[in-house]
Amino acid sequence: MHFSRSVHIVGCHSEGEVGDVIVGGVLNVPGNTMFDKLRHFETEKDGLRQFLLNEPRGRASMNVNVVLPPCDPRADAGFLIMESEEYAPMSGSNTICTTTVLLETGMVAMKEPTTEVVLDTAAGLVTVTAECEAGKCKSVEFNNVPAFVLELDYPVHVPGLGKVSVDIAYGGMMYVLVDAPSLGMAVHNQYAAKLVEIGERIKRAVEAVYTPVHPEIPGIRGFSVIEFTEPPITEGQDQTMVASNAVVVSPGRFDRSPCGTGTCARLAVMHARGQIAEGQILKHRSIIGTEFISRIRGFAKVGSHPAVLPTVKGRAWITSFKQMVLDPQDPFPEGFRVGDQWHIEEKQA
Ligand SMILES: O=C(O)[C@H]1NCC[C@@H]1O
Repeated sequence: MHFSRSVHIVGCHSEGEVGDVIVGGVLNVPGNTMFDKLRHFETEKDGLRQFLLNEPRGRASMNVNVVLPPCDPRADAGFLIMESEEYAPMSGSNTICTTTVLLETGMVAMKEPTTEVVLDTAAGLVTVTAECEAGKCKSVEFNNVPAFVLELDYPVHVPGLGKVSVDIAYGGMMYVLVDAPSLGMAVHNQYAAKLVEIGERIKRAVEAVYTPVHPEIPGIRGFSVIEFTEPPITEGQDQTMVASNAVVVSPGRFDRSPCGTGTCARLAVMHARGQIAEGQILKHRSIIGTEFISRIRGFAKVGSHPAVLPTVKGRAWITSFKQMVLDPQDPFPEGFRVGDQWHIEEKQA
């Protein structure tokens, strides 16, 4: 049997969020930087993303990463992140999945008790430290690119909601952040459907009046995601700071993990508000109760913006080894979406 595509994938999730990793069947693409390669996939090879993420092969709540040779010689590997609506420049849960797969399958040599890995991403170099024991990555901690705030308390008029106050920040993706209690809700499953619907509405209202642009990587512009937050509380004998959040990933579903880039954007906002100091731990909790452990490891400047250097730690588990194939007779080579799962907007319906 001849197949038009045959892609080798290691299935993985980080704290609940699926981040499958392509380890074979996809060739390198041209580009001097990983951002160039991202653009190449976007313009020339987007069929791969649609093939893997849309139904019937994919589903609304998943991501797929493609491992490629790095552009920066300091890196061990490069990778690009494919999400339902976009190629994310950087992603925390996907970094943790990709590192776990690289080390646990031997694509990058594992050293116990810790392995240092340098990953080339479209947002820049990310250094990673994995705690390893008996061939398993027990945790993966990554030093993310600088995160910074563009706006605090930005007022926006949202149809049906009135004036909503949002923060705007970059944590590897561009975020709109909204305090859930300010809308009379909490980051809780009982509000999930409503938060997702309202979240997409707020994001569109902000998009209509504000276009964020990364000052050093102008190709990174526009909003990816919206993050609902709850105020931090302290827990346990050591009074660790803990906060819940839920990130709405387009076209309308919650990140199952505590969202790594969302955590970094949150650290930048909390620091700008004087709510967190360098080195202080923030446990960021997801809608399913899983956690990333984060802190600010230092400071930087991005363009004219003061920035924090965020570090985030989480875990990932391999779930499968699979080969996705395309029968040339299959009527859905790039899959399809149905409005019951994919939050399809009226104009698209
Ligand atoms: O951890 C993150 O940064 C993300 N998880 C899925 C959506 C975001 O890329």
